[in-house]
Amino acid sequence: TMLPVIDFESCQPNVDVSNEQLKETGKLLIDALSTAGFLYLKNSGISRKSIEAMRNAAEGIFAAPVEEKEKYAMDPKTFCGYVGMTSENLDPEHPTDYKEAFHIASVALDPTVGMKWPHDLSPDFASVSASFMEEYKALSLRILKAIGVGMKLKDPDYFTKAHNFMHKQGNMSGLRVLRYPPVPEGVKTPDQRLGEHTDWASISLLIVDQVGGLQVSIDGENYEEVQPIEDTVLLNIGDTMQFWTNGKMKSKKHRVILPKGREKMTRRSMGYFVHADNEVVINQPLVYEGDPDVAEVVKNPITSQEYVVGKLNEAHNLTAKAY
Ligand SMILES: O=C(O)CCC(=O)C(=O)O
Ligand SMILES: [Fe+2]
Repeated sequence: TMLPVIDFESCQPNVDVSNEQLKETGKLLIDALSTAGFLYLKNSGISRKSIEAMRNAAEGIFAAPVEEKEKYAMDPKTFCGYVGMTSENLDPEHPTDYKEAFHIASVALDPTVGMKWPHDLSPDFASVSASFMEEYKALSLRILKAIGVGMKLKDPDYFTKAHNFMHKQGNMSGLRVLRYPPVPEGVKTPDQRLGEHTDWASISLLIVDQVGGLQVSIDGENYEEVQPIEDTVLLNIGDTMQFWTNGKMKSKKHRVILPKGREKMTRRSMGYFVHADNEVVINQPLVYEGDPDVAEVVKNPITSQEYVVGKLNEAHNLTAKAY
């Protein structure tokens, strides 16, 4: 099965869009995200030029010697920084995900917090990522608006309002650039470059290169290859949107495998993860047109921050255990 391709041209962040248009595109998104859970967005408005600039800026970091990169190791309080492959990763008995990453969370762009940017490794990384993330943020808010309108929420801006603090303290949205290097001679090949998981976000936007290896499980059992399509952005929903929609929209498991015969190819991807503001209750049922005004009171509210930090810590500990 081929994932749906949806044209976002009429809803691009820099154009005025009518409510009718938002509703029409929103319905297409909702339909795809309720079935496949993943789709290709074309004419997203994110240019090839800014993607290349971001890739090049990230490459400056990845190309540096490991001890230089480790100076920017992920700060466990802000979750910003370099996530490396340690030598223990090479243990043939315990092959872990063979990849490295650099995380830029929202706080990095908040002048009151900020982060330790790797200016010496990649001089324009900070400025390029800041503008790249602004583009992603604008696109994300349009997607959330279209979904809100398409779903006939009583307040069509419910989702956008729930993401009011993006790129500020109080929100955990962020960009993660990933590099999956070739597997060196003599190293027992891990069969997964990135282990099976669902995303935790409300929505995720992913840009992959032409190497391939991303797989999604639509039926929860079998995995299907997600073929890269040039000039598209992959859109999927995460657990937060699944919670909100009470399972109508599906947060699908996915993973990255090492494509056979392509072990010597470096794979690059970039994911932008859109999280609701820290204090937003993600298991709060949505209120639709025609529903009573009073929202249901949830017994065990889960906030976005609680959920995401829990997952991040879990992932961190699991990795630590594997070492
Ligand atoms: O690298 C990819 O294509 C997938 C990345 C991913 O699923 C993630 O970072 O959550
Ligand atoms: Fe993912």
